[in-house]
Amino acid sequence: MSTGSFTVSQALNYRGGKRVQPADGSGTEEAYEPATGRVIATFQCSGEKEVDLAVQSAKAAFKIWRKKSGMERSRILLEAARIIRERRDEIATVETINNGKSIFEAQLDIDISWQCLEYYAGLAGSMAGEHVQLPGGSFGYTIREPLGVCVGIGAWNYPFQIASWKSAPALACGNAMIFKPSPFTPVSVLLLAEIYTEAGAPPGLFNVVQGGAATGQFLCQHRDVAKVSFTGSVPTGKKIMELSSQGIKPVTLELGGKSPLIIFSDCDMENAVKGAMMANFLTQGEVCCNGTRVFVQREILDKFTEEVVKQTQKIKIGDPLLEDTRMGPLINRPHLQRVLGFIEQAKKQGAKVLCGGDLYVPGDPKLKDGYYMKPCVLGNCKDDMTCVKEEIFGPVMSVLPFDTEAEVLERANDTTFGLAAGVFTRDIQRAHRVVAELQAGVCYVNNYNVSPVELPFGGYKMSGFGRENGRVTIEYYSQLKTVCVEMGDVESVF
Ligand SMILES: NC(=O)c1ccc[n+]([C@@H]2O[C@H](COP(=O)([O-])OP(=O)(O)OC[C@H]3O[C@@H](n4cnc5c(N)ncnc54)[C@H](O)[C@@H]3O)[C@@H](O)[C@H]2O)c1
Ligand SMILES: C[N+](C)(C)CCCC=O
Repeated sequence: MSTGSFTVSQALNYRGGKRVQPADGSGTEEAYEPATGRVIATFQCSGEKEVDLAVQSAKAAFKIWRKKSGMERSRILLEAARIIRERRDEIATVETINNGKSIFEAQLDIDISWQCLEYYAGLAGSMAGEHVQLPGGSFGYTIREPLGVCVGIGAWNYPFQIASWKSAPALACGNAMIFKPSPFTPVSVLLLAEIYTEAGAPPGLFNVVQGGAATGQFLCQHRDVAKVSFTGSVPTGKKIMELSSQGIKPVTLELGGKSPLIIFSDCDMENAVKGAMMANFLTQGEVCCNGTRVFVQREILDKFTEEVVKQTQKIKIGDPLLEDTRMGPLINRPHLQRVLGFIEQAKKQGAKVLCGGDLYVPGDPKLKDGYYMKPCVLGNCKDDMTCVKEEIFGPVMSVLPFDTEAEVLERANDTTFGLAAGVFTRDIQRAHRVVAELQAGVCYVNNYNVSPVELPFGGYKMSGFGRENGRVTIEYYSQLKTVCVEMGDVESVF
């Protein structure tokens, strides 16, 4: 597959173990190849009837799946992980074509995805309750049980990885899942659905419905849906929480951020610059946990800024399927315009563009209608500027000087978000002191945006609640049943 040649002709819904056209629908959507601006797929948004059919299919599979032992579920997840690993390059290629991220990054995303399945396969066999001795030989025990049919709703920036992060723990715990990807990136999750079936999952265990807000609402409101796990923006997260509250459904919310990255003057400069690049420019800056507020201690401000600008200017932008490309196009034209709008506003508010921030037109004529821009570093930033306060979700780094540890902590925490934070310093005590004060669900010391699946990921404050990855996520996809056993006679109060 090469840029400009891929189109999808198969159905994009998945139900009962196969691709299907939706039974009903409301409106048609087009999915694009951001590198060229070409339409690669046209599909119908699933209506209430199709959502119900997907739920019924998942319910039927759940009846079989919940009876399987953890080890049996583990084997199927391991087989799915093996297939993903084997088909890594093909899946990454589809991801790159539909999302625009470089193939280099997409391959890493797919690696994190199969690792996630392997990790939860490892935990599936060891899920257990506890036994508690009570007086007189009586006893109690707890059983960790699945919730039922879980819904996953995803954002467009990590389509395959988000579906894996949600489905792996859900299935490991014995649930079935219906996944709705973003209408911008409907394609790659179908490969995951087919892989689960190939690995031996019962038909209906992992279904896919396509659509936007209306389809998502049908899912959240369905009476047979037990849980909703959502990744997306804060405004949509609020709606999902509201809808789910009607059915007292537990929700996991992985929302946006405006994370701080704090660079102290005693840092290893080369690593700090690399860290700032990792914190801002992966996936064209369209990353929820990006450290976009880069606080730099004043003594090293000039040296750091000079180096970070030099490295940013070296980023190779272009055809995302080429091995040496490190930045592809943004997701779509309206989003590109929105990001450029933030930069215009930043200039008006007094920020200085130190590099990039304008459109990029690649030399290759087939890329002329793609959504490219040059990654941007903004200097002369102040805490009250829009570019420093709001999530831009594009390749825009704001550099802010600071003097003292106490001051930077106050400023770093002065946000309604709390997804991630980072600190670069050689002083181990300072690193832990600072981390202890940061109001963020994920804190990085001397690195940024790495994501080992063994570690929980999720936010504080308006960045959401619940976690993905790590052992703790088992608790978000299961419930505890307590069984109290009397070994003597009933001592009645009456
Ligand atoms: N914390 C995380 O792990 C994480 C990861 C990736 C992206 N994000 C966040 O996602 C945002 C970007 O993604 P986006 O633009 O796709 O977000 P979005 O909120 O617009 O959409 C996310 C998903 O919700 C669906 N949706 C929209 N309205 C809905 C409704 N009323 N009911 C049910 N579903 C609805 C969309 O179709 C899509 O599938 C950013 O804010 C980013 O920070 C967070
Ligand atoms: C893999 N990363 C870079 C940690 C991103 C996680 C998902 C956020 O958008």
